[in-house]
Amino acid sequence: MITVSDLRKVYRQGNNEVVALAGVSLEVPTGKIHGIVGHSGAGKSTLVRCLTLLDQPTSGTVAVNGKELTNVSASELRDARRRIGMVFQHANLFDSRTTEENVGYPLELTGTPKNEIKTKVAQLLELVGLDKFAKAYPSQLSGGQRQRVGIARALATDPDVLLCDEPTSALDPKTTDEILELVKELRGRLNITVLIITHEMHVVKQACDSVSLLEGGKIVEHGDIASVISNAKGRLAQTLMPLPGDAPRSAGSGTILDLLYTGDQATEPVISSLSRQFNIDVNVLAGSVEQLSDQQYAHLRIQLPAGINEQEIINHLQSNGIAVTVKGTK
Ligand SMILES: Nc1ncnc2c1ncn2[C@@H]1O[C@H](COP(=O)(O)OP(=O)(O)OP(=O)(O)O)[C@@H](O)[C@H]1O
Repeated sequence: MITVSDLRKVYRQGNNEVVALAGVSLEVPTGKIHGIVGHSGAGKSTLVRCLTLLDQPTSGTVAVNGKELTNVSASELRDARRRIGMVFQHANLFDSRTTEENVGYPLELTGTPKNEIKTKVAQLLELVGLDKFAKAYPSQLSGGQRQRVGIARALATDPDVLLCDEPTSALDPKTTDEILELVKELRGRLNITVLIITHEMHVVKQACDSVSLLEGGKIVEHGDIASVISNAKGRLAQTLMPLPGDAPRSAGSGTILDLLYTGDQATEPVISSLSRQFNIDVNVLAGSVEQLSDQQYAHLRIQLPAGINEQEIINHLQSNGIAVTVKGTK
């Protein structure tokens, strides 16, 4: 588990102060994958630097499995850093080292005996599916394979947390999905906690159990995927389950509603049962239905006929667990 409590980072520029992190609190249970998304300047890189202790937070704490990593002595800092393994956007491998030498590097730094390094590296390469590439140099590997090396290296010191900073931003869609599958498999096999910093909603949809939206150095929305999608007014719901950009906002007459729903309702005939129950024609203007982490989600824009008691229908939808937003009436 990783627990971040009221983390603040203030940079000084001459007489000015830049508040890069304005009190970030976060708890990710062991074995869960949490995504952190945010626009440029939101504070993502600062958060990464503070979590990996490359930068000292101005205040606040970071703890892994209850052990505080911040405010430790210089001698404890090296041990503290090992509890969080780091995966970078561009795997950041040494070009002059083979796969096995790259993966073994963190163990060399800790003075691990050579035979132990050999055994551990062989295990790690098998874990990430690269056992046949032990002697290859980075230039002989694909982008996805290089990222696998980066992941194996991050796991070399048996960290409790894997912190992935834009791990798939430099990869094509197929390789992205392969790397995300690997991360999901590893958290299951190693029971490791994973934090993924990303600007790609696809990554959140494919891999994350929960997500936080970072903005202006603060977490402005967070929750598990089902709960953020059910919050129809939230920005994460809109970005995770967007309607097409050209979805009509009006068509003929009658109230337009946006419906967001998860789970069983997404596969149930919500619209046809609405039509039957209230004896009305419902016009579907736009929609998307997706399967995320074994759960169905739907986002529909519908139009009700004019001259009916629409509040009764909205109440009915809401009582069935459907998040409803009134977009307008024509
Ligand atoms: N060393 C620094 N000195 C002064 N200000 C800084 C420093 N590092 C970051 N900042 C400021 O802190 C804020 C957050 O920056 P940060 O780089 O963490 O954002 P980010 O979300 O990672 O953005 P990007 O996605 O563009 O990398 C910005 O206003 C930035 O200008």
